[in-house]
Amino acid sequence: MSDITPAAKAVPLTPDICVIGAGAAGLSVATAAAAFGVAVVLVERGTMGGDRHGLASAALIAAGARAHAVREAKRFGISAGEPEVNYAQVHDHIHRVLTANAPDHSAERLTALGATVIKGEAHFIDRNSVSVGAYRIKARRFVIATGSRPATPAIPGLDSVTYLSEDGLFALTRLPERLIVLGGGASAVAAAQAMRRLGSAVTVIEPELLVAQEDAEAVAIIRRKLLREGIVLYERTQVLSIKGQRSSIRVVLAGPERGPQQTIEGTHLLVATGRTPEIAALDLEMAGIISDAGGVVVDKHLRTANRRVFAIGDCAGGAARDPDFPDAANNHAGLVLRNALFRTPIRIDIATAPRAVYCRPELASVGLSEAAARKKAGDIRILRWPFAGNDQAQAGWETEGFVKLVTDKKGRLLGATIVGDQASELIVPWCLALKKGMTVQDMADLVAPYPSLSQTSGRAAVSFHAPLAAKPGIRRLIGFLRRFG
Ligand SMILES: Cc1cc2nc3c(=O)[nH]c(=O)nc-3n(C[C@H](O)[C@H](O)[C@H](O)COP(=O)(O)OP(=O)(O)OC[C@H]3O[C@@H](n4cnc5c(N)ncnc54)[C@H](O)[C@@H]3O)c2cc1C
Ligand SMILES: NC(=O)c1ccc[n+]([C@@H]2O[C@H](COP(=O)([O-])OP(=O)(O)OC[C@H]3O[C@@H](n4cnc5c(N)ncnc54)[C@H](O)[C@@H]3O)[C@@H](O)[C@H]2O)c1
Repeated sequence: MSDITPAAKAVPLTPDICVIGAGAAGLSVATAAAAFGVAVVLVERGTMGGDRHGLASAALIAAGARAHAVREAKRFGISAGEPEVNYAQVHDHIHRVLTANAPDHSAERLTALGATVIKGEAHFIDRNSVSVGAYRIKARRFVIATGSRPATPAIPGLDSVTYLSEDGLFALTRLPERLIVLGGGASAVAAAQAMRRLGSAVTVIEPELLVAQEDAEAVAIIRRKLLREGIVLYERTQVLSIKGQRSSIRVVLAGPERGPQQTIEGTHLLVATGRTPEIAALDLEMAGIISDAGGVVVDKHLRTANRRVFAIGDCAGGAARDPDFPDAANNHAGLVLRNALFRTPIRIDIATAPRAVYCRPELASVGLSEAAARKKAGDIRILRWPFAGNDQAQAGWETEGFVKLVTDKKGRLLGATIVGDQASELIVPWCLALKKGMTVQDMADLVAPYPSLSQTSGRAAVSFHAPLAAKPGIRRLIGFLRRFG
């Protein structure tokens, strides 16, 4: 990364684009812009690559899945017994995965592409300029991509105990004996299941319901699975207070089904109660940029109140967030690039951004859930097909779950939810279908290999015509046509 030189103090840098934050979102913009020969300055105050929690989490989940596969092998007639977990090696596996592609995110690679990488904390000094240490950057466009950090809930006593955030979880080298997880969102549920599979006793506490924004029927399958694997779940349960010392943390709970108060005890506490945008250091008001608790306020074009400045990724709020479409940030970088490089008008399309919960079975969705569609679209149809009816799912003992489609009454796709093995892969064609405004008939016409889990999607689509099959007129027509051979 660049060092501060006296020359830098005197002369401002004047790139086309200045990207603040080198996480997933900021790196995508800076890398592609540099590759197209655009003058880019990328500012990062910490580690290149950002939090990379999605990847660390995937590595942890994969380790948990292996342990589980060993336990389940007996179903296939293979005896392997209880797996022996060396958690220090699980830690090493996670960190090997995190470093595997680190050169792709390095300052050296960006510099080789032609970008200027500056290490330091950026803040706005006026509508057109950012300061980083002794550097001043006056860019034609700024892209704020400063991400988020864990939100700490206001629970009496929390600050008196040592607890884990996601970072802390991925840094552990010994398996927690009894892990208490606060939060029942996507990251908490996946981490809880992985740790259980690796051998921890796990309790999850959630004030509402597990992954409440997703389809309730699909979440019911996940809930059942977590309970069957031995996770203790407290939903609709408030945490009143926390106390304890090292290796003995006591959490006082209250919930409708648990009586007025109950105390549970664990050796470790993971706080995964959501994230908050990381924007305090940016001095946004100096540039006339508006922000609120949801992040930097942007419009449908990802522009802030200052038209030179975009915000993308986890720090973007306003039109970039929609309660019916959480996790819409994935696509922001590509959109901003299109505008910055080719000046094409852009518009966030949160309706076609997929979402996924990476517990097993996975839950993936795109577009409207059934509940959101009933609110928004009124007259809808729901199509379902269970994995239990799929030969490939039977072959692999992965029969839990279903494909559920939401359409309008003419069969135009409004949303898809898949809970089951490889749901995060199976959702992809449905993203395309939604983006292209396709009908379920278009999808029913697709031929998938046999046997494949994808055939479940096809069966769900074809079921749109099930009511037709029962119509006496149609049955008579088929009977009539049969006479002609
Ligand atoms: C446990 C967990 C699991 C997850 N799993 C997934 C998943 O499976 N799939 C998925 O899509 N998402 C997942 N997410 C969400 C995903 O991690 C984030 O959406 C993604 O990292 C956001 O990227 P970003 O670039 O916006 O921010 P970040 O990756 O947080 O990057 C922001 C960067 O900006 C830097 N920065 C901040 N302020 C300044 C400043 N003033 N000056 C200079 N630099 C600054 C920071 O140091 C950081 O490097 C998960 C999140 C968690 C917590
Ligand atoms: N696959 C993915 O794309 C993926 C995976 C994980 C996370 N993410 C994203 O990362 C972000 C963070 O995810 P997350 O799961 O950490 O946050 P989240 O906001 O989705 O979930 C936080 C949960 O914590 C609960 N909670 C709040 N206060 C609490 C308290 N005092 N005690 C117990 N529980 C409490 C909330 O009710 C909520 O269910 C989200 O935007 C999420 O969508 C994405």
